[in-house]
Amino acid sequence: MDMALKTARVALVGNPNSGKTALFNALTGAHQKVANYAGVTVERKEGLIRAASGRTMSVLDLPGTYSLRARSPDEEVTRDAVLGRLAGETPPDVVVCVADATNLRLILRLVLELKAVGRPMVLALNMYDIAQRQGLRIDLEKLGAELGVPIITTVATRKRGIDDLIAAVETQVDVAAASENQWRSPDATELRTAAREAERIMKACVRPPERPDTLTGRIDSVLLHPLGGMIILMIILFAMFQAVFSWAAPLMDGIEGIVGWLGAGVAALIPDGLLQSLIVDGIISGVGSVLVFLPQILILFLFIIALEDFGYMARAAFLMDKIMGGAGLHGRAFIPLLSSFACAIPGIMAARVIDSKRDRLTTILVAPLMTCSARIPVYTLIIAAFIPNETVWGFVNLQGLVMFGLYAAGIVSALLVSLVIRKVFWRGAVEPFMMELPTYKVPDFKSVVFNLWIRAKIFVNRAGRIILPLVIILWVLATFPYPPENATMPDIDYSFAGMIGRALEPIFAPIGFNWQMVVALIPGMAAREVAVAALGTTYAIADAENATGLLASTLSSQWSLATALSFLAWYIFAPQCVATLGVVKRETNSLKWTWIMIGYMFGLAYLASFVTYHVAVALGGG
Ligand SMILES: Nc1nc2c(ncn2[C@@H]2O[C@H](COP(=O)(O)OP(=O)(O)OP(=O)(O)O)[C@@H](O)[C@H]2O)c(=O)[nH]1
Ligand SMILES: [Mg+2]
Repeated sequence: MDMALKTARVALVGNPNSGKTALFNALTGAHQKVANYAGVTVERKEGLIRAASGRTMSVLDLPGTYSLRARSPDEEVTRDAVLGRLAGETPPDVVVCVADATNLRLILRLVLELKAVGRPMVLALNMYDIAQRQGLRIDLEKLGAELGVPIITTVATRKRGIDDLIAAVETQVDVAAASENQWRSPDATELRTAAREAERIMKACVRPPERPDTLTGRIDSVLLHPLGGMIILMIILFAMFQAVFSWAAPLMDGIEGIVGWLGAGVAALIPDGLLQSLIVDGIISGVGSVLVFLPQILILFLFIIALEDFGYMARAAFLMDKIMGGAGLHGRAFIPLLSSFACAIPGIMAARVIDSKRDRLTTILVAPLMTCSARIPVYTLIIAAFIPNETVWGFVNLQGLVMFGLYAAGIVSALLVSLVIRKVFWRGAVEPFMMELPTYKVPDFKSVVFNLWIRAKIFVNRAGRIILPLVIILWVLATFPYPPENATMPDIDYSFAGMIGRALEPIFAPIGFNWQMVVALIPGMAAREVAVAALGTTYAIADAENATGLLASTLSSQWSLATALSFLAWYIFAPQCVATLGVVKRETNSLKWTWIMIGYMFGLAYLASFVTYHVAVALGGG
């Protein structure tokens, strides 16, 4: 190995959705998110590779852009990285311009702009498999000569052309005479000249496809139909929630069985006493009660990941644009809001694709209203306990229907809140929708399975890192101090947890919460699903005979229907996630807006629970 070779810094730059991240993953073995719509990457990510020559390269994945004239925060990241304006960073040694080979027109303008920056460059013609399938003819030699850069064809998802690309980058590293940066924001005349030049090169080097992609057009004529498309969108969402309930049941029973078996086994091994109580009632029952929901989360993500890969999500955004625009949301808010179904944190970060400050802030403020996956355990637990598992209207699973309703409630309230934000804080027209519709692709089986695996790991990791410690703390609070000799109530009533719960109970009594729920909500502030584990712990300890028994059946005997519905309503709105609040603070750079969000969400949670509870009681659900 030659230690004299200096580490080369390589930046991947290109239009959105051209496969930069797929290429980054292929090069470095990383697992950054790849999906078939624009605006997936919003941050710079760095990875290291070792070339065959022994040289180390640091590769930079960047957000997609059409021009260095950055408009939104994610595009600014790319501009600054390319120009070496980021603090403590020099410009990259080599710029790899990643092109969607089937869509060269726009990338040519970017290539011309990048050339003015003066860094050595390689053009990667990615998605070359699709270009070949379409019979698109690109004169590579001529194109290379016109642009004056080496060209490599790649298929990032199949790891094809990767070694050639690395080799080509290496030949450029030592092109010492990287010329001075001559880039500055172009004016209108220069833009027109560049566009004409790109058009000329396009004509000279690319012959249109023999088999143009008519499939995308044909599918779009159905899926984007103003009425038909909307109906199909509803059917897809509806089927998704039906599947979440009907497919998950056997898997959940399996996990529940394992948890019960484990608890009984451990209880038999360890003598009665504190240690047994900690492990069985505290840890196994608490963590197990959350892990049971893994199948549902994975089924939901199976749908989302497959639809993303297929290219449907951008169409859904297109369909929703009228409705979102009517509510004062920017068209590009769709993807951030969609990401928030997994977790509000990536969703809030994805709002960086929105260039207008106000539109971005509105999106950030409503993103936590979308139903994140941490709510699924809570929703499912309450639904399983209180909503009968029946079929209504002949084919609709009632539990799935309620789940659909809860998701819809999240979406509708996000729309209403953004409407209010528009009316109260700022007025003005919403920008028109401008999102490229990607071509449809058959979802890649391996990548779908892999993405599911990542989701499963995140969920189980949370159970270990966040839920386990909180459950142990809660067990301590619920166990000590011991009850007095002549105790008449369950032990937990005399514990610290009991005292805290009772002290706070008056605040929550008007919305129908008992003190056990209040206790569960406290660790639930850190992460929503911990409330399920906490309920498991408080009720397991309160009811020793039924230690590892089914939490759902315990709840259905302890809570009224009105209380259960009120709890669901609370969970639609309450801002119970410390990590999200931290990200809001960071992304808005404003404590004021973070507090406004906390305030409005708690306010709505209390109001919604109050109304739900009293209406349900009035209707006989008390
Ligand atoms: N058929 C085929 N699909 C590809 C190839 N490279 C990427 N894709 C797919 O193209 C889509 C976009 O890939 P990404 O890597 O997310 O694109 P990106 O350039 O990082 O996009 P942004 O981060 O939004 O700018 C995904 O669905 C990939 O699976 C390729 O060479 N061939
Ligand atoms: Mg990307």
